[in-house]
Amino acid sequence: MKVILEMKHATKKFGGLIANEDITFSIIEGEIIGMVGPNGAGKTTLFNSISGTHSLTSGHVIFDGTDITKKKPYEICKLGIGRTFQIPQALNEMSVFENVLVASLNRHQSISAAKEHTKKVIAMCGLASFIFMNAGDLNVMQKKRLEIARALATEPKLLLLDETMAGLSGVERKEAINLIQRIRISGITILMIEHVMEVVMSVSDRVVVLSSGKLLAEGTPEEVTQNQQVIQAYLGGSVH
Ligand SMILES: Nc1ncnc2c1ncn2[C@@H]1O[C@H](COP(=O)(O)OP(=O)(O)OP(=O)(O)O)[C@@H](O)[C@H]1O
Repeated sequence: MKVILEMKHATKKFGGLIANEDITFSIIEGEIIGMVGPNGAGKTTLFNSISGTHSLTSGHVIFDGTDITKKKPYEICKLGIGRTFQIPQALNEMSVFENVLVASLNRHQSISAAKEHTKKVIAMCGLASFIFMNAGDLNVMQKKRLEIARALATEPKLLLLDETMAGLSGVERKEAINLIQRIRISGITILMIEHVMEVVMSVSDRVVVLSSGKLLAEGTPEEVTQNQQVIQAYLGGSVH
């Protein structure tokens, strides 16, 4: 078993506010890890520290054996971490194909190789029928898929998914879960922030729970749902 990501005593402060405090956990290659916690718990802040949007106040992020704590987002992307954003960040005036191609060019120097790769990623994400549509004209589900496609096009070893299920219907969620499982089968490790508990519990190998900036618990979905601290601090009652 190879550790692909290690958070070591990760602390992030914004002035007097401690958004992440002394967070330590590891992710094993091939896992799907669910990250849960109430609004403001510090989940997105942790994603931002991993992907280089900002750097930690103290502590370390080790990815695939390299200390990436102080690296820039484009360097972290090159090393193999892709991410999506809670609010899709696509270039609305460009087509689905162009959006994914831009991301693919991060990895491929030749345009023809980048185009080939773009087509594969678009097909994998179920967007083939919308390939020439402008990103701004897609519906919520398609925008979420495009967000994932743009991250996948950079050929990550680790994919960070930020609330992929938000705003999706039950049927759309099932399709999104399907896509996440296909991504894992293709060999990519996944860390996902998710508020929809049934999704977290059904797809995650392990779950990490944040509360008020701290790591409250980690374990299998069964373990965390039986953890009294989690039930009280996060859910205020039953998890089921
Ligand atoms: N750039 C920033 N400057 C100042 N405070 C910030 C910044 N980013 C986040 N925070 C604060 O840090 C805390 C953690 O926020 P964060 O967005 O990480 O939580 P979250 O768990 O992702 O919440 P949600 O589920 O609502 O997205 C919050 O109190 C937030 O207001």
